[in-house]
Amino acid sequence: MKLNGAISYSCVGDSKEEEETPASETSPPPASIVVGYALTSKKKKSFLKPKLIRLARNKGIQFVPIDLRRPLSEQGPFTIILHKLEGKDWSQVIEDYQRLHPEVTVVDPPDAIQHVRNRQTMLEVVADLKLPDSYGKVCTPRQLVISKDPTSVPDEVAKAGLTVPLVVKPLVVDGSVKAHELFLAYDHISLSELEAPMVLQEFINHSGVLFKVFIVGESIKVVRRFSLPDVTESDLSRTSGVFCFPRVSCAESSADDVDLDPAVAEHPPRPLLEVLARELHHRLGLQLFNIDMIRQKGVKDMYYVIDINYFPGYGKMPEYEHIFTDFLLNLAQSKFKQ
Ligand SMILES: Nc1ncnc2c1ncn2[C@@H]1O[C@H](COP(=O)(O)OP(=O)(O)OP(=O)(O)O)[C@@H](O)[C@H]1O
Ligand SMILES: O=P(O)(O)O[C@H]1[C@H](OP(=O)(O)O)[C@@H](OP(=O)(O)O)[C@@H](O)[C@@H](O)[C@@H]1OP(=O)(O)O
Ligand SMILES: [Mg+2]
Ligand SMILES: [Mg+2]
Repeated sequence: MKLNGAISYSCVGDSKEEEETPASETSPPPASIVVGYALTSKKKKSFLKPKLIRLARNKGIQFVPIDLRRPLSEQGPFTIILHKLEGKDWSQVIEDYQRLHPEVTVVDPPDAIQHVRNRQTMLEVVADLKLPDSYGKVCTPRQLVISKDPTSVPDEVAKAGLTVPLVVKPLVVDGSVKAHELFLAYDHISLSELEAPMVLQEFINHSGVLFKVFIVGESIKVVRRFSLPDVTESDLSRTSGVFCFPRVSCAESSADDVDLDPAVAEHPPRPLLEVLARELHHRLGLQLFNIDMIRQKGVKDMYYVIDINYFPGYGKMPEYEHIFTDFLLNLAQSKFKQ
């Protein structure tokens, strides 16, 4: 591929050697793509792994940390900026910078990211989609937002006709541990114990398996994770109250290499994922996100999107190094063409 008419690189997949040859034995091309990044130290550790850095370097991409204590405009020059940080201040910094430097590709725009930091707005986009259902139907669980006064919750839930069990999720996803503190509620009354603002979402039986659909621009990768087990009628009749549950579908819960019933293990159909990812990519205005999807038990080809995460844990996505470096090259190339 050619950039600035000066450097030519091989394509991803041409050779495995590009990542396996020690850097000292090759002379990588001078970096022509400078990627400034503003990430938490946790994200930096899980994403900017040595293999990614090495592969990027061999393709002329250099990652440079953004110094948050210095004005952004005094740093760089950058070709691309990658970021995932919390707070209005940071969003403002990025927006101001983008206005001043339209030549830099900021991945992704803060207002688009904001959309998926709220569990109501993130799923509204999915609910509004009118996808052809030739490969299955995609919808979202019925849910109710409780903004304040949890004492009125039992009434509101009854009025809305939501059925138990309900998954209770904090409304705002702000990167904190608390934003991932979820509960399963077996009755309406106990809901008044919980802290608003929150989302009450109908629990969908899905045979305990969840699909994480990772999106990087136009690329899609799916992994399988374990999830909450189904809730039976007899569980419902025997249980009451609300129960906090841990992060069930984290990376350690991979179900990729597990012997499962093929009907449960089978990934959602590729054409369905392609159209869903494409639509969300455009409607959300995001390039980097993942979708948590489940297949309803006992209903043929019925899929639910239950969560969308911005700049998720790509470090756990197979071949992410190749996919991500290709993505960056494409971004830089299309900017150059413009
Ligand atoms: N409506 C639902 N029906 C069935 N199971 C659900 C539902 N919502 C959530 N779950 C289960 O709870 C888990 C966590 O829910 P969710 O993905 O919304 O939380 P999160 O904290 O945003 O997770 P993440 O770490 O992916 O950001 C899911 O992986 C799934 O196992
Ligand atoms: O590292 P981060 O803080 O971005 O954590 C994100 C985490 O990635 P990690 O695996 O690198 O922890 C993601 O996991 P996967 O869905 O990809 O498995 C997901 O849980 C996001 O919701 C988290 O972002 P948050 O919602 O808290 O902003
Ligand atoms: Mg999730
Ligand atoms: Mg989430």
